[in-house]
Amino acid sequence: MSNETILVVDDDRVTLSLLQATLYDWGFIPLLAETGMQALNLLAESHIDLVILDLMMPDMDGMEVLAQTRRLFSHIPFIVLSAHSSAKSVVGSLRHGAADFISKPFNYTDLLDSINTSLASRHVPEAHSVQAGVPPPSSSFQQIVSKSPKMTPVLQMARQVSSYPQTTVALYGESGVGKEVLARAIHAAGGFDDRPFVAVNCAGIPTNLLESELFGHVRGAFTGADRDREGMFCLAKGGTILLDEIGDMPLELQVKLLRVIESRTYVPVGSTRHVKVDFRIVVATHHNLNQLVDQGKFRSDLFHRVNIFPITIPPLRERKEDIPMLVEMFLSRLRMEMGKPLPGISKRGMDYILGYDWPGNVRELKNSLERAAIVVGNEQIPPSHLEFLSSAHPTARREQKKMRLSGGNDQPFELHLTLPPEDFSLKAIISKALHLTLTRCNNNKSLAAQLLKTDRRVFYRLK
Ligand SMILES: Nc1ncnc2c1ncn2[C@@H]1O[C@H](COP(=O)(O)OP(=O)(O)OP(=O)(O)O)[C@@H](O)[C@H]1O
Repeated sequence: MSNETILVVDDDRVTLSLLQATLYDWGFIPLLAETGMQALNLLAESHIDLVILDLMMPDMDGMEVLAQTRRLFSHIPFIVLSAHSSAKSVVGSLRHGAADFISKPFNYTDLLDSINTSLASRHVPEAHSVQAGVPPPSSSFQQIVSKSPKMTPVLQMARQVSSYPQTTVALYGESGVGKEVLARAIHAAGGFDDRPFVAVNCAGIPTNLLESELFGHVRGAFTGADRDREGMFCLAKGGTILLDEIGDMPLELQVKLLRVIESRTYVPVGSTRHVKVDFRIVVATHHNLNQLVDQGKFRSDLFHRVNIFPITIPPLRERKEDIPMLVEMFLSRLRMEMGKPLPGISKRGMDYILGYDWPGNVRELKNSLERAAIVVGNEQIPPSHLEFLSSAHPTARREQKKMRLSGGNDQPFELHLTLPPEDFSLKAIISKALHLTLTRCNNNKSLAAQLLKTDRRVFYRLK
């Protein structure tokens, strides 16, 4: 495997699928974009070695994508692929810096030659250019796949705070939204890449062990403490400690954590020695800490200490634009890990995925795809392999019902009516609409009534 990543930009799904499978067979990692905008987002967020670009795009002319990309990512070679090989487009592409121009329909040997030549002659930048006030892109932030406008301020704030390791960061969001991923990105972007990142799940460790897990203990501190043991705070020295599920930390330990944050020192269990703290603290929780304070479950003084730089990651259902990119990223990883072609998700499969609410957020999406990737053959993943659809979760049931309601497909309803003028009436139009809906719903009157947003009794009078 060469492991080089090639972005294919084409609005034609058939070409995308063909190129995806072929590139995969040749040992490359394919990434796909159907629009110019998707391509620019992927270029900004992923490491890409080469781009294969169609010139005719629905939202943005391929030449414009080429021009914008050359300005921002001048080191990435482009191969232009087009059915419109006029002299003007060839010259225009080459003038905008394309490494090669191949006309459709193309010959696969020519394409492979062109890819190899372009990759061999590419210019690899020596260092990232740094714009004033903007931290250099970190590999970790590049791992965060997102194009949702709701994530833009989230990522921007995370980047900004990454340069200030003394500032405690509080990450809020439902389980599985990517709080740990963001904490790691902040850690790495702050130049801490080669330093320890220690994540402690405050909810997963029994209360009586948590203190010694965090602060460590000395020999004889309690029954069974037969030697000194370093805690997580010591392991995180010089790096970052992520206190995950901080809302579940027992109250007695919250006092001790407050002291750590205020005095930047801690005392191992059974010791009198004060150890100086030298790490970035990131806390994360799926709870609303304000509410926990009101309920007396979280100390308000600790809340004010940890809530200095709050960042809330929106749930996946509020940023569904991210789903196709996340799906492609997880499938690319699975392709590599499993050595399967995995040519993508079928159109109906993607409709189901986009219609579902994802209560388990990105983690649930990732797990569903992993299961689907195991059971699918060499075809695109159909809805039947998407495990979440058969789950007992009410949202899944709602989605299934919605799909059943639309007759299992998302085709638009069409109502054609041809009647002589003497029979044409409101009653005739209504009757036709009722018949059409019943047929679409396999004569299920309740479903048909829900679809028409009316009462099922309207069908009783129908002839
Ligand atoms: N934007 C993203 N891009 C790529 N992968 C992501 C993204 N967000 C989340 N993931 C993946 O989803 C999974 C869950 O992410 P993570 O553990 O960071 O969530 P979390 O909010 O910390 O969850 P919890 O509250 O349960 O600890 C991980 O496998 C992570 O790699």
